Amino acid sequence: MPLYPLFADLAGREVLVVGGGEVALRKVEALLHAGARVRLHAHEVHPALAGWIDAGRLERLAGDFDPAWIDGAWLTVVATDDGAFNAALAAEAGARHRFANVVDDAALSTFQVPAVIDRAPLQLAISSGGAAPMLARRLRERLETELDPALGALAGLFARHRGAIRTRLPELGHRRRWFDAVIDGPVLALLRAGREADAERAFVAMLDDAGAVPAGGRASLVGTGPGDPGQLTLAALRAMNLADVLLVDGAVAAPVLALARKDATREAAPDDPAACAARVREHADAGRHVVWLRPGDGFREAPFAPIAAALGDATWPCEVHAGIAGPDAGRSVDA
Ligand SMILES: C[C@@]1(CC(=O)O)c2cc3[nH]c(cc4nc(cc5[nH]c(cc(n2)[C@H]1CCC(=O)O)[C@@](C)(CC(=O)O)[C@@H]5CCC(=O)O)C(CC(=O)O)=C4CCC(=O)O)c(CCC(=O)O)c3CC(=O)O
Ligand SMILES: NC(=O)C1=CN([C@@H]2O[C@H](COP(=O)(O)OP(=O)(O)OC[C@H]3O[C@@H](n4cnc5c(N)ncnc54)[C@H](O)[C@@H]3O)[C@@H](O)[C@H]2O)C=CC1
Repeated sequence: MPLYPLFADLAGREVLVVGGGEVALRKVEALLHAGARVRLHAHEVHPALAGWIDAGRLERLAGDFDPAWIDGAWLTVVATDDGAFNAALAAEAGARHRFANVVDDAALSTFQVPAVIDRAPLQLAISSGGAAPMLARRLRERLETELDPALGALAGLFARHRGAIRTRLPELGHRRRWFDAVIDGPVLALLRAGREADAERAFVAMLDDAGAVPAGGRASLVGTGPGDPGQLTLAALRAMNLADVLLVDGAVAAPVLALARKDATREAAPDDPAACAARVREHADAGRHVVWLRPGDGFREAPFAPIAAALGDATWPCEVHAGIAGPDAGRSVDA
């Protein structure tokens, strides 16, 4: 069963940590970073933890472990090196319907801690569900180098101007197109260059000029290739993720479809190509970005090629992204 991912608001909320070694230190650091009120119980504490306790950043609970401490906490982190004690604490937390992270046992944990890429307020969390924590860490390191450090500042701009954005762009479809234009525009490069004031000016200018974002009506006719997501073109992937409506041929492979925008409306494409074209027109005329997906190279074959050409005469833009032909592409060469 997959874990259910979530981001918890722990600001000002109590979290109990049991154990005071290297691992407890890492968990406490992340908890304090999220503003949690940490209470810690351990026989011995790591010098860094001792320093934080002295500085009043967390509280140390003395004496024998008291299961009632779990009742006051929203979450419990169990991080001793005593496996039997850890398991007993997990059972105590479970009996009290409190979530517990057991650092030496994924199966006993009712929550696990992911590897995190922090571009606050934007965060990426990676979990292997306990299968391979070190794989999660390696992926995190790889993504760290790929994700623009300025993404957090960009998310911050969207947050700061949230009210104005909603007022200027009350209609959801229009707002989404404006968001895409800003994300693809010059603001991120300015932030990356450390030019915050210029970035904010460019951002506000795009907001003032929100009416210039073209109406949404648009059609993309996309061939999704042989069915292996690795053989989807980048243009196809992009169109699938800008879609308001996905018009889906029944032969499009499920793993490919899984990569499309989650909140796009999905509609089964009618069998008759002319009926499909009529649906495309209806959606695009109504200002929606409709993406018609067919397997293989989709729109080259009769009778789809003339239909694609005919849609090209519409008032809204219509583009064709051919896919890789045939169910055979990508097969192994051992035959
Ligand atoms: C189930 C889970 C419970 C939990 O939440 O703690 C758990 C369990 C275990 N970890 C073990 C080992 C190590 N874990 C790390 C590091 C991290 N471990 C984290 C999470 C989780 N670890 C949860 C599952 C998350 C998932 O699967 O996605 C990360 C992502 C988050 C965090 O802890 O902050 C953080 C990386 C942060 C980052 O850098 O981004 C390193 C250090 C490293 O890799 O450098 C070592 C090697 C240490 C060494 O061996 O010296 C072992 C012993 C394995 C063995 O002995 O074989 C167990 C127990 C077991 O697997 O049975
Ligand atoms: N989840 C993870 O990311 C990782 C988990 N581990 C596992 O996590 C566990 C802890 O690792 P470390 O922090 O390196 O251990 P450590 O040996 O540095 O610290 C153990 C801590 O638990 C305390 N403790 C032990 N028994 C206790 C009890 N009955 N009551 C109160 N406190 C008690 C000790 O005083 C000490 O503070 C180990 O079992 C280790 O195998 C190890 C590496 C990574």
